[in-house]
Amino acid sequence: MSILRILIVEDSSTVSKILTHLIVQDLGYQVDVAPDMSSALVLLEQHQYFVVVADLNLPDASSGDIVRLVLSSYKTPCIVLTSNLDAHQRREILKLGIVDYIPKDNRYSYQYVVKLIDRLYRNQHVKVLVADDSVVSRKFVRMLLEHHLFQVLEAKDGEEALAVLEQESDIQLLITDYNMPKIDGVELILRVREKYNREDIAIIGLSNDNDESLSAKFIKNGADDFLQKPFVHEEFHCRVLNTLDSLDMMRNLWTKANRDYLTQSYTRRYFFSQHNSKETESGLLSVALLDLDFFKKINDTHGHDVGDQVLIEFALRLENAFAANFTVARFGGEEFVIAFKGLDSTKASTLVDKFREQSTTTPISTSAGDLEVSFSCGVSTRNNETLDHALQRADELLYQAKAAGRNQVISQ
Ligand SMILES: Nc1nc2c(ncn2[C@@H]2O[C@H](COP(=O)(O)OP(=O)(O)OP(=O)(O)O)[C@@H](O)[C@H]2O)c(=O)[nH]1
Repeated sequence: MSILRILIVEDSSTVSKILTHLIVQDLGYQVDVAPDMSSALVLLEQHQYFVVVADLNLPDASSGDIVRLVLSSYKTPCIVLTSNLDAHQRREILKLGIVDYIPKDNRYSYQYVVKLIDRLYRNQHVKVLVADDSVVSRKFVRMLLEHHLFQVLEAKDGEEALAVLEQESDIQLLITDYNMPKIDGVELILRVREKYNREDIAIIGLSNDNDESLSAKFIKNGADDFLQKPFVHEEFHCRVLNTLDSLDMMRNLWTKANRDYLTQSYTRRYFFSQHNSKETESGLLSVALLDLDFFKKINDTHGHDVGDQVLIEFALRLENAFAANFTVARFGGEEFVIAFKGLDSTKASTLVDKFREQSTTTPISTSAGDLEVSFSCGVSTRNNETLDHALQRADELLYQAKAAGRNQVISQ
């Protein structure tokens, strides 16, 4: 993958030096600097830029010329550096279709530029669904989102929005109007929240209705934020970015709680959250407890790092073999668990035994060379009892498998 290139057009060498340093250090992108319009033109002809960061006023051009040129002739997103602007100037430059403008009045401004460039890069993979029955409104929001490089999908009412969400499972943000035929915005949010948690999708409500309780109504029913129409571009972008930052944070937290740091397998906590609730405590379920054989010896002989490599590869093999249909989790140490929903212990143990044969005969490649690793396993079916009881039995069977010579699966 080629390194992204950023062009800074700025006559103050102090400003361009700070920005270059931050962009290279934090993002690792390549940065070119042009101190005036004419040198910017030469560079723009030579390279394809991901983003141009441009000063509004340059020594050899009228105010804003560089911005208009970058947007119209090079179709490149533009972040504008400015001195303080009055309200009229601010409105005029936002109308040009820039990503954002940043006043050069404090050191956080430069960090904000870097954050914005990083966000733009990530936005290219972020799908946003806009639900609004007004074509004009929908297109306007689409245009604003496209200035920030989002992938935009549209729905003309709540029903269509639900259908689009069904088809496109990776939509991260829903922006919905309130007054729409069939299902209004609040009803849409209620329906969405029945299925999607806050770490799955973020929601921003919009309305030009004068009802002052609407914003609270949206948020109480599951929206993350609300914007009164008409809104200024700037506020729209700030709220979208904040909402997506919160979504990222929530997703990170979720991953930390539910994915094991070393192997990326699900955690014990996730396993129980999926299979130990009142609703899931019925129906056929078998559990398999797998424990690597003589794992301590691998650590003692080759070191902890090699032990870690074995755990990572073993978890990956389990993931590839079972995760598409069953829940695989790291229970702790060198012990893993699989929940076979819908299978009795005979069927589940046949699957695990097939995996055991393949896995044992395929050495794990590590920095200490190829290592042959086996595991023992106990499989038990839950019978009108708690998951804990089934796990206890699986643990006893695992112990029997160890005592009987290891590298085997025992089920009951
Ligand atoms: N490298 C590494 N080792 C771990 C980790 N978690 C637990 N272990 C080690 O796993 C080993 C488990 O050892 P034992 O419980 O004695 O079991 P074993 O050597 O596999 O022997 P059997 O289970 O009886 O076949 C211990 O040495 C732990 O330190 C980990 O995250 N990384």
